[in-house]
Amino acid sequence: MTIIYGTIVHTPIKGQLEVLLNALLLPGDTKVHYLSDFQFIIPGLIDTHIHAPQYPFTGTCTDLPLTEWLNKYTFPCEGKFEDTEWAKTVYNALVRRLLRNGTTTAVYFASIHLEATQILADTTLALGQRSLVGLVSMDRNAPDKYVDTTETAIAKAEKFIQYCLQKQQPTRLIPVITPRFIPTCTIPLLEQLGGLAKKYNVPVQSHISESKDEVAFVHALHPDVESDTTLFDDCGLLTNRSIMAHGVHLSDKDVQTMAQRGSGVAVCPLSNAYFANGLFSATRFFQQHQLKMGLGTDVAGGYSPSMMNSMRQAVISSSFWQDPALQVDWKTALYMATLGGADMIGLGDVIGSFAESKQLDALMIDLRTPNSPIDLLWDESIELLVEKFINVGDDRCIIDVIVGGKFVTP
Ligand SMILES: Nc1nc2[nH]cnc2c(=O)[nH]1
Repeated sequence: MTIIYGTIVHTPIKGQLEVLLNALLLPGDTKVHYLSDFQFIIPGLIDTHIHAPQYPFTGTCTDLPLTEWLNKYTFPCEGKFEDTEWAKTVYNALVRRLLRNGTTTAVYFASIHLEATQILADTTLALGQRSLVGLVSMDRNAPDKYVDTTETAIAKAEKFIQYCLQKQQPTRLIPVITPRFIPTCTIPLLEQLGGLAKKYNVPVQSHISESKDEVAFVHALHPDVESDTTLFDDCGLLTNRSIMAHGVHLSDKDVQTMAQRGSGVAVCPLSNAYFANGLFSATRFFQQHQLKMGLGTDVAGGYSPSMMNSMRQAVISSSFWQDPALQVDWKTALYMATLGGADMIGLGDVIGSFAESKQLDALMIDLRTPNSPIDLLWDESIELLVEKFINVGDDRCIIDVIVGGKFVTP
């Protein structure tokens, strides 16, 4: 058996995977695939930023700048999740699709609705996906039908945290404090959410310095505030459990502050291409500040619910940096989609790589599965097999999905 980078297991000898899995599986799990020369396992993929109620319009509506896109498409679509039957239909389809694509852990933004957000949490538990779920908080700059008062936003955020905590699944279902972004939250709301994050010791997520229109909006609302980072920090929302999406317009000083607090960035290369007016300097911020980072799909600002696409886009978009030292290669992209993401979301001791002390979240890959998009293999070295899978494979090559040692293949 060969182990590369501590994350990829390739065993060309039939039966070895069975030994490996049987050592880690819970009693009762008997379904095991043998590995042949073109099969290997990698850790489950972690989507660190996805908007569950935006799934219905994925693949459309990316023709407007961020703030116009929110008003025209996003808020009306999210508003429909008052209807709990609709929430069940959409969330069931989404969680199955993500598992099919190899996403064993997802960090979700839901909507402002308590019941629908509880349905999302229940759906992930029922289908076996690990999740961090946030009820979205906003008390201004959103349509009258889709906004809370400060009081109702806080009451719902707290109720949702308690709902998740009483399930007592600390590595399976984690509630997340979720101020949507600074323009839709008053300072009292941000401060009280910071208080809840501290009271319950739960993670925080939001959008930070995403696009030029967002940065301008924040400046118009808070002319005396230096940046999103300063304001989040002042409100107690930059902690060692904060997952901030995008960050394309963070300054070096902002990144330094985030790194000092132990906060991380969910890098979403596909949606950044549409909204962000720039590129995230992943390699530079990692090298200079050891900033924590994961990858996200940002459905529906990103058109694909597949982390394989996010990995590809991370590589492709970084090639626009002239300096090769700033580019992201496929190994770095895979790291960000697995162990990097796990560290950022506070589950680095639990998932993200294969280690005896960790739980087994894994994808079993077969490049020669029927209907595989891969016809020819040039070389059989494990590095080339994995690179090929990341660049041209798709969900047909993922023959099994394992979370916590149990098969959850949809
Ligand atoms: N990409 C993205 N950015 C946001 N900023 C505030 N809300 C959103 C959202 O739904 N998607």
